[in-house]
Amino acid sequence: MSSEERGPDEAGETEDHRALLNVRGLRVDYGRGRGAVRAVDDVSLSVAPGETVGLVGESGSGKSTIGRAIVGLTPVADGAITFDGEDITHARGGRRRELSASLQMVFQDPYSSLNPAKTVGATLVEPLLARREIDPRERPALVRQALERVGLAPEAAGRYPAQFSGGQRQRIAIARALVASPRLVVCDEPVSALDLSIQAQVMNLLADLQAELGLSYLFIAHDLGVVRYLSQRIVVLYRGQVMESGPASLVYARPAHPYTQALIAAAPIPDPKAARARAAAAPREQAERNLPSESCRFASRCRYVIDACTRQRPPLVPTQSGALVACLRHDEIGNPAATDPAAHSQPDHSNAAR
Ligand SMILES: Nc1ncnc2c1ncn2[C@@H]1O[C@H](COP(=O)(O)OP(=O)(O)OP(=O)(O)O)[C@@H](O)[C@H]1O
Repeated sequence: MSSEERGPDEAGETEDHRALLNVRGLRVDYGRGRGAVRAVDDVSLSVAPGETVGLVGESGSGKSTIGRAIVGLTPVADGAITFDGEDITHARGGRRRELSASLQMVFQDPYSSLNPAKTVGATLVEPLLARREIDPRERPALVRQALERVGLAPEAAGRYPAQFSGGQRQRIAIARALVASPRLVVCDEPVSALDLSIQAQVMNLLADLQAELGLSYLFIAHDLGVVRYLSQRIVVLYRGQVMESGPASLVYARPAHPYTQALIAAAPIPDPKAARARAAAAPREQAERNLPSESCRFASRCRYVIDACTRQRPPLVPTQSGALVACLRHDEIGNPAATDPAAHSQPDHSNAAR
């Protein structure tokens, strides 16, 4: 039984005791006082062994912050992160280093994520240092094996990142993530900085490695199209909050939240009428910033907005079809045809939302 089937708690999703990763009520702030930004606000999600969960949302919605909090690169203000039954929310020092063998992240930009002063071999050895049970004499063979797994020659170990193309560098970053046999990899838009022609190759590589090694992925992307085929479940994020989550096929075929519908409409659609509808749905960030904090964050961009949306934060509730959605009107909205992008244009409701 999936966490969606069991019904949500107040944070939107019940803790799944079989999950490898459980994130509950996560809050992350940047800065302090009046200038503080709450980048992640009460987010819950889980990833089961061998599962891929897609985390989607537009730029600034908090996706990378969630990924960085999970691998310990960003401090957590509130909530809990459990990995393989252990609370790792505030793990630091030696324990965090040990965890880094099992819990890895692949970053968006392979140009900045690899140390240019280190050989590829030296970079790949680093995660192995966290696995104290591995004999140091075995390390060169494990580095060679990781390089071969990602389609690179073992001789790459003696070269520097600058001697490789962008696609090859991302393969090196993936090899670094895999060399110490992790159980979960946070993939933060791992193909979006690459040429289109290379993107499919790297996506296929990630899928093959998952099947071969039984990995779990939290796969971060801007749009649903990228994660649709790779993910079993999808979590849709908007301005630090979960708007919808559920099985990937369901979220894509029957999006219950107006924001998910808009995201699907924004995916590349080879139809000139759809492109015009998209242009009409330009974001109104300024209006959103004026909303009271206890409101639906999407209210100022929503074509279905009512007064109540501006007075309370909609709780995540189960839909009839088995997803979770944070929308007061999801029952009425039902399923505006995901195939009719013109239905997703968003007229100006910025006044109504204030
Ligand atoms: N180091 C930081 N200091 C201050 N604010 C930050 C910092 N990093 C991110 N933010 C803010 O936190 C919010 C979430 O950012 P985050 O990078 O997690 O979003 P994202 O969904 O991953 O965006 P993108 O797709 O562009 O990477 C944004 O408002 C961003 O400006």
